[in-house]
Amino acid sequence: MTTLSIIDGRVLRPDLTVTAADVLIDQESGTILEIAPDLAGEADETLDAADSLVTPGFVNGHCHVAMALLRGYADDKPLDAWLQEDIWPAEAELTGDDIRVGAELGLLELIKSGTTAFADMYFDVPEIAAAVEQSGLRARLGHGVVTVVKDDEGAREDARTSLEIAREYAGAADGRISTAFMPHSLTTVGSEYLEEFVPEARDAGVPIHYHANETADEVAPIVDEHGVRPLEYAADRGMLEPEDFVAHGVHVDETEIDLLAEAGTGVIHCPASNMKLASGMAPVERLREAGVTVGLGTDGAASNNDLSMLDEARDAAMLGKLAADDASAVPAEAVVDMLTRDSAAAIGLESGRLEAGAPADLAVIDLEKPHLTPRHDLVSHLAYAAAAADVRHTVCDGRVLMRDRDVLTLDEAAVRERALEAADSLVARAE
Ligand SMILES: CSC[C@H]1O[C@@H](n2cnc3c(O)ncnc32)[C@H](O)[C@@H]1O
Ligand SMILES: [Zn+2]
Repeated sequence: MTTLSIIDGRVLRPDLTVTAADVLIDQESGTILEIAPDLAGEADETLDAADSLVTPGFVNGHCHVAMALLRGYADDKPLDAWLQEDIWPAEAELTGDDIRVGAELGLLELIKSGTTAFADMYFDVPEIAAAVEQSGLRARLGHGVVTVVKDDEGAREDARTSLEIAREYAGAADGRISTAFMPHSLTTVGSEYLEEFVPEARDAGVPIHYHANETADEVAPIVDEHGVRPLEYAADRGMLEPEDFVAHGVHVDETEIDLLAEAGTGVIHCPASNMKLASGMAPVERLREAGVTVGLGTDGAASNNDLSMLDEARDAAMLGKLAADDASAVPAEAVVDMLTRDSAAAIGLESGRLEAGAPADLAVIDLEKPHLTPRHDLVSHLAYAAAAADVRHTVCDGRVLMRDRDVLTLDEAAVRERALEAADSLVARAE
């Protein structure tokens, strides 16, 4: 057994207390062996966490990581215009190499901001899976299905690809990759395809992930055409099971909140994307009160425009208060749970908690910063004050991915250079 010890830090426990302790990790199984003082002497490798907070790695519950290549390409439009006028035409020009380098760029940003696991919907999943394997991160990946712009043959092929990818990549990268069947949304995939392919996803034993109730414009057509709210429509098609998770859930009514709570389906709240596209304010406090598991996601870098989960946490707290018209809504403790174990639970992962037996996925935050001084409450600092640049080390599955801000699994300078070239060439082709 080879072991790693994170030494001399302050460790954030699952009950959100903070204790001075070392974290001893079995690198072969990728799990935490023990959290206690003075474990340095027992380890093969150590990572210094003096004056630092050792926190569970952040879990990004909804992302399109390769869209890092489209960061800043199209801003200041609402969802539908943004997708139709700018993003989808540019995505039509993406090559496999573009998606690989876009994914590597996004993964670098995830590692540098303390994220250790994420869920991702995109095209060319084999390229994304290869980048994830190299990065050392954990991910639930899926091919996003859109049928509305395709003929019947193309639509079926797209849905079949999503199922095949979900079957083929489950357990890849030494078990760090899991998968899902991912219809893009309830309005961009025809009901006949949901009815045909959702049962196949169930037979394959993979969860289902989709955008739902993101904008008011997305709710109205389902109510008009089917006479029910979108999540009732989804439940009628077997798409609201405990292992499933939806992105956004902004425009959900009380009936839908109850449906989500009864079903045990998770919601991934994406506050920055919802604010930037002016999609609306999700009723996060209501969802949590009703017992829905609410995780956090960045969405893609083209609608955010970064992939920092610490930014997302702060946005979730601020927007949650505004939405509830209540300063006590979505408090720091709730946000830290959403950032870590609730996101993990929503996307079906065991990570998000630091305790013996848990996956060794963690981030070490440097507290020696003016904006993290004084230290009345470290949970408050995580929710409101800490930033991506404060992350010193990132560890996933027991492996050090970043040490003292140096990413060890990807060549940061080379990825940035390739990404700059690929992005320029993509934009030239798209215009
Ligand atoms: C079919 S792969 C995923 C697809 O989703 C697009 N996308 C990115 N952000 C959003 C969003 O907020 N709502 C809906 N769709 C989004 C992305 O550009 C890909 O085309
Ligand atoms: Zn999305």
